[in-house]
Amino acid sequence: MRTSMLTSIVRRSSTTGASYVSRRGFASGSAPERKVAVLGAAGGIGQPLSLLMKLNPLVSSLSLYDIAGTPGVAADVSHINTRSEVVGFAGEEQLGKALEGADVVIIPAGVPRKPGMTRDDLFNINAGIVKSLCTAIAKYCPNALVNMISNPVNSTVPIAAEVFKKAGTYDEKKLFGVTMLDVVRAKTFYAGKAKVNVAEVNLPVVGGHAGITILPLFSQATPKANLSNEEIVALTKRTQDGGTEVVEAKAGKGSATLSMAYAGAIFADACLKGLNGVPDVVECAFVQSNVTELPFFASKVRLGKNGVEEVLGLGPLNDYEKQGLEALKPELLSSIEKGIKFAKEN
Ligand SMILES: NC(=O)C1=CN([C@@H]2O[C@H](COP(=O)(O)OP(=O)(O)OC[C@H]3O[C@@H](n4cnc5c(N)ncnc54)[C@H](O)[C@@H]3O)[C@@H](O)[C@H]2O)C=CC1
Ligand SMILES: O=C([O-])CC(=O)C(=O)O
Repeated sequence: MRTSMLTSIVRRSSTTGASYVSRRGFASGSAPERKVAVLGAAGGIGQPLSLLMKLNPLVSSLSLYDIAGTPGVAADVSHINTRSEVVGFAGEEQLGKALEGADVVIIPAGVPRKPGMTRDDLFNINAGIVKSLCTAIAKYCPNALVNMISNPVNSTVPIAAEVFKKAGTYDEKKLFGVTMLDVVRAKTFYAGKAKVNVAEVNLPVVGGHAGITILPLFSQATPKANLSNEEIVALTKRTQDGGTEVVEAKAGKGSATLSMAYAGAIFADACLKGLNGVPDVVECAFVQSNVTELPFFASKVRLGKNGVEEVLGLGPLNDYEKQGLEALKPELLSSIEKGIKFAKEN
């Protein structure tokens, strides 16, 4: 039951399209011990993400940390009869224990947007939160893979990199900005327009994670469909504005939480599979990159035993996508530089 539940989740979404069970590389029950820590676990994303990680049989230890509220979330989730042991940690004095021995740390800590705000408007509060959490990661679990969800991702990932550099623990293979929700949205919107089975849809989304920096490559989407230029432009815009669509619909009660939890769980599962040696695990993520002249960029990434095994190129772009790529670079670079400057000065 638990395996079939997760199998259906993962099978529908994996970039490589293969099923969870057949690609694990080991029989059920013999997966290695893996500790996953969720920082911000009592929040809108944190709670459903903790639930989904509890359903993942690759996790043996689930550590739920927040500044408050985690004992309740942990007690609740811990009653689910799946493999992992769940422990809740509340308050900064417990952060070290929450992180010790973690293989993967997922960070959905920080404030979400309200209508009328950009992701960059979150910078002033979230930059400090991310900086302090990453300082603790450098101290207590310097080898963990870090999945950064907190916005603005285009700046929080460079902040994390600088914090790790200062601490002497930076490994570019282990730091990921989670852009999976952009891929999830692009797949859903494309399937609806192209009238194809959403479970079979595959396409990369590259660039960054804010407005025009989100660049879905519909020319590479499979199954192929004969969509007009106008339809592709509309799909691109809807993908770029997907977060705002949810912020407006929630009308002041926050941003995407459930779809983000799903996307975060899929990405963390891909990281765990990579760590466990499953071959050909490929997902999009915002990572240190040579794909363009920008120091960080989201593209397809092959995950392996050390995190990023290979940052894959963009593949062929059509003229519309080439224009989108050039147009996003100044904004993305300035968000990256803002993050680096903050981390250097604070
Ligand atoms: N990467 C992506 O695609 C997406 C990113 N996000 C971002 O995720 C973040 C969280 O969103 P929500 O869960 O909706 O917000 P929320 O406000 O519901 O939850 C955030 C949680 O973080 C906790 N927190 C605050 N400071 C903390 C600290 N120093 N240490 C640990 N926990 C701390 C809060 O107590 C709260 O429980 C936001 O920045 C949001 O913009 C949201 C959706 C998609
Ligand atoms: O839009 C937001 O503020 C949250 C987010 O990053 C998304 O839903 O893509």
